Amino acid sequence: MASPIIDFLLTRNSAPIPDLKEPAPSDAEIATMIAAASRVPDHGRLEPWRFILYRGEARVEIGKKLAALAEQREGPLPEGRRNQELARFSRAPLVIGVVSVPRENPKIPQWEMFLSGGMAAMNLMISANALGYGTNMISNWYSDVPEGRAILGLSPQERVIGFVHIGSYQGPAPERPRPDPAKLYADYAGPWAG
Ligand SMILES: Cc1cc2nc3c(=O)[nH]c(=O)nc-3n(C[C@H](O)[C@H](O)[C@H](O)COP(=O)(O)O)c2cc1C
Repeated sequence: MASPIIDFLLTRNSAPIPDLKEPAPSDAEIATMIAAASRVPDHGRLEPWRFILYRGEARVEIGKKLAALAEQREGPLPEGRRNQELARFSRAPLVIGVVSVPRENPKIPQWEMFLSGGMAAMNLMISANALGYGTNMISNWYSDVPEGRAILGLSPQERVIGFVHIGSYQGPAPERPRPDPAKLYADYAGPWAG
């Protein structure tokens, strides 16, 4: 059974972020990617996610703010570390923040909303890959810090699903060890017996 989609899924992997180069996806390609990213299972149709585009000069400004925040938290940074913070969002030509937006709902637990956000992030990456771009999603320390999330444009209620780095990439990406699928499933063996 030949299927280009299965072939793609069985070989898909992330590209190293420093190798994601210009050109970034066009505005029309980004619109296509967001349309695919928002076409995901979403219990209750709550749309518990949104997307923030980081591109151009904004990426440099964010780097300065993150370096300042890191210094505020940790004291003066060694030069290498400071440069790392400065470049956080400017290594790839486009970063799309996938943001979880929890909704108040009496029936639907918030963890299902987070899961829907993860699916949106995966669809975003797959559609970028299908358009010929490399991707890599990371979260990093600033996603776990309220001040970091504020710098990146999130409200106090919102959480980071991931920052999807996107750019042109001359693959193939280096493969990493993968789990043995045969060890990952089994027939149901009755209730948990401890
Ligand atoms: C939610 C989430 C957050 C991640 N955050 C980071 C991170 O902060 N730093 C990092 O090096 N990798 C992070 N990763 C892992 C990268 O995405 C990694 O490159 C990826 O798992 C490679 O696997 P793949 O080739 O199957 O895409 C994260 C992965 C997930 C799912």
